[in-house]
Amino acid sequence: MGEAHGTERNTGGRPLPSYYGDRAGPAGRGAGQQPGEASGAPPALRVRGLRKRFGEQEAVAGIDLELPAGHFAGLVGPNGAGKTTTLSMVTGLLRPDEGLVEIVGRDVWSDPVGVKSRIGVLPEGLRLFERLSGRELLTFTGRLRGLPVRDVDLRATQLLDVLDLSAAQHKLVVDYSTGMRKKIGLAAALLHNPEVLFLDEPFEGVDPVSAQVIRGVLERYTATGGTVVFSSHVMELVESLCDWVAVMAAGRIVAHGPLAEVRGEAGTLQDAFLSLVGADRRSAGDLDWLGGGPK
Ligand SMILES: Nc1ncnc2c1ncn2[C@@H]1O[C@H](COP(=O)(O)OP(=O)(O)OP(=O)(O)O)[C@@H](O)[C@H]1O
Repeated sequence: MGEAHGTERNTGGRPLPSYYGDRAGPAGRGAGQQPGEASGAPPALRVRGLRKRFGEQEAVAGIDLELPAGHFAGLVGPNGAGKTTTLSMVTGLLRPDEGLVEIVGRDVWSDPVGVKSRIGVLPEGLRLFERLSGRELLTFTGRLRGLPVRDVDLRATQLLDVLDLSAAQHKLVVDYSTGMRKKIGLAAALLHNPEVLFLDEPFEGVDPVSAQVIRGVLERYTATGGTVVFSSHVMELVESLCDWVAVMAAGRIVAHGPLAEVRGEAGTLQDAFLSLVGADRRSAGDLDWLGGGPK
């Protein structure tokens, strides 16, 4: 394995952002350019006609998406809308019935190795190697990614520090709390400095302090040219973090684009979302037996 300290392509990543120390800044971005919108650069994500059926259930019903690089993108939708199924297909974890997925110009299904070296994934459920310590998990992940030991050690130390996991680095992952698991999973997803990061519900079950830490790391990552795509139900969070949003309902993309466009005339993303998915017309129904008072 070659000496790769300070380089990036052989590890499949982009130049490291400044919080990694003395590394180069944003990838391919000139003065005045929007993040990742370098001329001629392929989109971070391109999806055409993506479809997945589970028996009678059409989980993803033929979706098209195009996300320019360098954006902080939120994928939102009600329970069962198809977000996890979409993210699983986009990241090469679940084979689509139909459709095309390209990440930074590479086809996920015909070039899986090329794509997987350029993406980081925090999947739903987050199965981790429970009997490793947090640091061992990062070392193992980094070596699997082909990073030199020295880089793995340095990056693991920095990520553990930034994510406030240094004190727990020698604890087994099985003994980590939900928030700690999300953070170590995020560290593992970031270790090889991917170009695009896909996160399924990264803030679910995470306390406000850890959420703030995760948020800070992701903001730094996008500020230096990285692209984040994450799913969430929390509209305030999406509205405060994202500059680009896709709204899914019943397996379809019902709106996508810059946050301001998707929000439109609605006061908040929450209002726009409820209207887009038809939830503003739903009420609590006939639950007149529910509540306190005389029985
Ligand atoms: N492996 C599976 N087998 C059968 N049906 C599935 C499977 N995975 C997902 N589905 C169905 O596909 C639909 C979309 O599910 P998916 O998990 O993608 O939605 P989601 O938007 O991520 O939901 P949530 O916000 O509740 O996590 C649901 O109706 C779900 O029941």
